[in-house]
Amino acid sequence: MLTVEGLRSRYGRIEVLHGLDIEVASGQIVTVVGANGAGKTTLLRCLSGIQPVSAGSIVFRGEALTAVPAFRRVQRGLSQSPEGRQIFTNLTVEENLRLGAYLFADDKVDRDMQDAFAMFPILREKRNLAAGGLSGGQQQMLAIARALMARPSCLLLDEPSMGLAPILVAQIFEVVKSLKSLDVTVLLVEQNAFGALSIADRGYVMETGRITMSGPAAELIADERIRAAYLGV
Ligand SMILES: Nc1ncnc2c1ncn2[C@@H]1O[C@H](COP(=O)(O)OP(=O)(O)OP(=O)(O)O)[C@@H](O)[C@H]1O
Repeated sequence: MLTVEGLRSRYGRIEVLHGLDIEVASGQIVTVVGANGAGKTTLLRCLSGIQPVSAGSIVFRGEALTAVPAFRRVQRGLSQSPEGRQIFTNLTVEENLRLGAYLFADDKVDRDMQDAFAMFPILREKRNLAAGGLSGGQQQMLAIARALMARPSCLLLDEPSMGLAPILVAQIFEVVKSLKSLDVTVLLVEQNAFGALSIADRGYVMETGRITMSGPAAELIADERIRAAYLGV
């Protein structure tokens, strides 16, 4: 579904992605794990089209994306739930969801909203309240639900577990896992390597802008080097 080859990106004169190769197969959850500052957010921003790529290629569903503007990538089925959630705090929950569906003016938007509420019942309860009043976990659910309103075939998730209490982290990872049943392919970037690898099919380890290991998630989670460096065991 998504093939990244030799991807390089820089901030000014400083290159932070040094030639990444990543493959995301249809129907899978693929995770890129790595420490703070490894380049995970920059990778997702390159995929979404909001960060310039200096070399390499991004092919999504058979189409080269590198020169395609960000809004067209959303139209083609690539949608991102950004780092820090970036919800509109002074808009209501429902208004935030409708913004996620800005590409569509059809009757299906209301149905999609009902699907989102079925997935996250707390959002239905709070639909008319300002999103800024939601807890951190609820805001994360809203960010994921809003990204789903764009009807993606591939969802890019940036650190959905960030800043959440352990019980909510577990809930969020369950939600991500359940996206498979909706036929949504997921590329998940996470510092929480254990949580992400536990629900993923395939994983990549990113260190200072390079992929240093990759393989089936179950193999990575059992690897001694990864256990020592990222899983604290
Ligand atoms: N706007 C920017 N200008 C300059 N350097 C930046 C900018 N954004 C990120 N960087 C640098 O690029 C590198 C990769 O950052 P990035 O945010 O992609 O990493 P990350 O793995 O997502 O980390 P985090 O979990 O903290 O977001 C870091 O060294 C960071 O300091």
